[in-house]
Amino acid sequence: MDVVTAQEMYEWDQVAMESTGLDGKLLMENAGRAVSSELEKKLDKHQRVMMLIGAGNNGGDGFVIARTLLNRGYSVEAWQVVPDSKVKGDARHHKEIFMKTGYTLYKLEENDDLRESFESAEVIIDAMLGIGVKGHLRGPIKQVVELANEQKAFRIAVDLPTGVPADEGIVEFDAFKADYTYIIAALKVSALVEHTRLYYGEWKVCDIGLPVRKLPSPNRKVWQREDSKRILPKRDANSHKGSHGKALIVGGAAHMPGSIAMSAKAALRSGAGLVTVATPKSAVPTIATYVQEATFLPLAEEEGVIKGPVDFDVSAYDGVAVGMGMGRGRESNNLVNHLVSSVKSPLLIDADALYQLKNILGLLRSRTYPTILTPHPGEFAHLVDQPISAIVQSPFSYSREFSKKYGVYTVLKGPATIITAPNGSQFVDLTGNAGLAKGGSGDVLSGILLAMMLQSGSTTHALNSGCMLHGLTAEMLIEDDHSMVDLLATDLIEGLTQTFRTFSS
Ligand SMILES: NC(=O)C1=CN([C@@H]2O[C@H](COP(=O)(O)OP(=O)(O)OC[C@H]3O[C@@H](n4cnc5c(N)ncnc54)[C@H](OP(=O)(O)O)[C@@H]3O)[C@@H](O)[C@H]2O)[C@@H](O)CC1
Ligand SMILES: [K+]
Repeated sequence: MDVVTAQEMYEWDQVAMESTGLDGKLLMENAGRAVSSELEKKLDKHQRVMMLIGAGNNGGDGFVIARTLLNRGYSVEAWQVVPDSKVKGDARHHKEIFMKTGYTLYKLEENDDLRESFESAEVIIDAMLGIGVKGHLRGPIKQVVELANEQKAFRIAVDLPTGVPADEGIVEFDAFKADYTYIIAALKVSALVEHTRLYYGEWKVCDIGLPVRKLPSPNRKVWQREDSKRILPKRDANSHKGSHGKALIVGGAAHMPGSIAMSAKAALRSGAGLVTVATPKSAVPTIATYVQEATFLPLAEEEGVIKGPVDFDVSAYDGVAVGMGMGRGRESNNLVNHLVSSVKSPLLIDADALYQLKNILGLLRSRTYPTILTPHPGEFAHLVDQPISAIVQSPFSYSREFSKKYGVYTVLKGPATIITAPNGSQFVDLTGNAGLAKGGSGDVLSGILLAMMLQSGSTTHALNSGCMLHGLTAEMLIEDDHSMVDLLATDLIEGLTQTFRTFSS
């Protein structure tokens, strides 16, 4: 499923018209029909529906939807909330069809019963503005949106809620608050960004017949469940523990043994053949009790944290992860430097190691094997010297720019996790739930990602599938035995069993 900006959507529109001759009026009819078919699944014929129609093409979709629903016997009151003179182009064409069909169009400029209609409406459908919104709401639409937001009715938006920008990075806006949004043709970036996604409510993308083979790729996609199912590692009957990769996990501290222990266990649960944990000597006994299957590389330490010679041999490993529970002290600086320079296999850098990485970012470009960074917005903000709010508001641009600049994979964690490859292509993982917002779930994710990389020829696939396994496990546990409040990172590790069973069946 592609994710587009407003400009990319307009380009698609243009390509459709120029390469196949599909014209705007037909696309509008398709869009309106597609949304109407979805609405039929949601609405009862006796429900009072109020349709709010604007001047641009979003309004044009509104005319098609109003006509289609009225044709099919639904109880729809269509309101044009802008002056007649503003309705132009394809929207005007569909307005004329609506009028010639003999349906009544209520107009805000002639009639002030709008408030009364609002009060009796059970469903309000917003077809006022779509991707063409510019700046703060103005004119009558501003008041109509304020009124609509005050009603008890169920609110549905067409393409995107009026006032919400289609792109990331715009913070100042006022908008229709939808309970459900029927998105036209392709998911818009703002549906996945923290401060705008809440306005969409639940959503569904409606196909409008664009010529998919002709459309330029925005290089931004939602990773789908089928994608993971297709590429999850299959076990050969003749395989042995060495066939599934040897992993090294570096980190931990005497006072924080849990993080690295969970990463190691999650890696084993996710199919890693052999896992070695490199950690301060005094932390080994505690970690070994929890992960009996791991082997250990005890490291020199001072007061429970890694300190001293760090030039241990990393050549025997097929993948390395560093950072979990390591602490942010400067003494681990050399360690991160050593790994970045000497690991000749995929290297995943997480948590505390990300803080050490900041001073040596320039070294990343010289690595010839994949480097994967797995920051949450706070860690990423620190890496790129920006406030967290800037990252959260424009996660796609910041992570794309960063990945391309340093030649790394960035897994920017959040409710919508964005996975960016060094060439800038992006995937979004939408699985998971708020139960994951707890200490340890990132450590589990790192372990899963490391294991997936050992077993896959493609880093992009490994990272996307790993994020999805993690998220689906949280979803499955909430459905079955847990709540979002009690879910623990260790539950996720145990839950992986069920997720793998489901995926491999
Ligand atoms: N892409 C596709 O494949 C297809 C797209 N389709 C649909 O087209 C939609 C995009 O249509 P669009 O380009 O006409 O823009 P749209 O969102 O209707 O807004 C333009 C109007 O808004 C007004 N306006 C702007 N800002 C404002 C503000 N702050 N406050 C108040 N008013 C404001 C602006 O007024 P003006 O600035 O001109 O005075 C103008 O009248 C898209 O979202 C989808 O629904 C489908 O039909 C089929 C195929
Ligand atoms: K809308």
